[in-house]
Amino acid sequence: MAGMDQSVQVLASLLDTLPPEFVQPEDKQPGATTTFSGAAAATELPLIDMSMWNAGCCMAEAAREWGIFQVVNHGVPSEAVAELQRVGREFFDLPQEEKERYALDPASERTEGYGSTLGREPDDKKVWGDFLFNIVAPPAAVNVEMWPKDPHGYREANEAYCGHMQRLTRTLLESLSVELGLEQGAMAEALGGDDVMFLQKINFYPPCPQPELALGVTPHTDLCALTVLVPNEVQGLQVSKDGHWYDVNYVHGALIVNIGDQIEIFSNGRYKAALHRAMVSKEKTRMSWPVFLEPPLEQVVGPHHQLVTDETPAKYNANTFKHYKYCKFNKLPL
Ligand SMILES: O=C(O)CCC(=O)C(=O)O
Ligand SMILES: [Fe+2]
Repeated sequence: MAGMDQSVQVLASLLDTLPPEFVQPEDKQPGATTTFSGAAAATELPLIDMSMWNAGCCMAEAAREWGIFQVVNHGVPSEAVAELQRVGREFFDLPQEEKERYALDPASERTEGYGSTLGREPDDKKVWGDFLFNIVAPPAAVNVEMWPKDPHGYREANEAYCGHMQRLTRTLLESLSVELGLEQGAMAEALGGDDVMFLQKINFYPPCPQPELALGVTPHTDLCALTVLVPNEVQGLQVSKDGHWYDVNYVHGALIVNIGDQIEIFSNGRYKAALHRAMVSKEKTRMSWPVFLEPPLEQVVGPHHQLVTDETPAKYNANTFKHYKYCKFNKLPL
């Protein structure tokens, strides 16, 4: 078994005040920095009905303005979502030793497994959450030994949900391509075609004694191409736009789509990666299930040649995804 720092889940069960290493600096504390919460945010954030004739155009507009939007009538059956959530909840309910059989090995290059987010810098604050990461597709990239054997049906539920994600993301990428004036398949192909990776993450944020001072995930853009996320019923996701933090008020039955770095790069900045963070709750466990769509490590992603013109010169360098990832983690220039 790989060693693991204490999980936040265990810590949360032992404490009734927030330890100082979890207290975010004031300019990051959600209590002090949220501008648009509740109804004020709900009227602003894009909600897109995928059965509407103009859904593609609305998505592209949302991707340009916000980098994040919710979709309804997306064709993913609610049973598949419920089953994904059930097995995820049951995994986190397992005894600690059982979960740690899948502990992420910090010494390995692998991103798969169970763990807590470690700060990279010595003075980085800790975040109030644990996670489980699994590669679900393509089949050649799957590491079966990293799949929880308990609860029963874990792998099946994740694979079934992934099938729906493959269909949904194909539609999303096609619309986003067409709205850039490109061939329908241009974006999918640039991201690796059939070799594109699907990573399923579960975030588990236990009740937090002082949620206004802590974060479950600190502000970031996703380094992947596209993320499709479903949360449980506890609100907490926020997005930054024009210097303000907005609650992403989850709409029941919707899926949350956010643009990651690779689509921002491919589109030469026409679509923007959403800067987002996650808050935690005092009384309730919040969970979320993002699926990250990533190019294979050796895939080179850069601005599409048709989007680089005299008026819009290339804003980004082309890089292999592997190099991009390395530089982003190590805060190196790209
Ligand atoms: O929990 C959430 O809503 C967001 C999680 C997130 O941003 C991530 O895992 O990258
Ligand atoms: Fe994220």
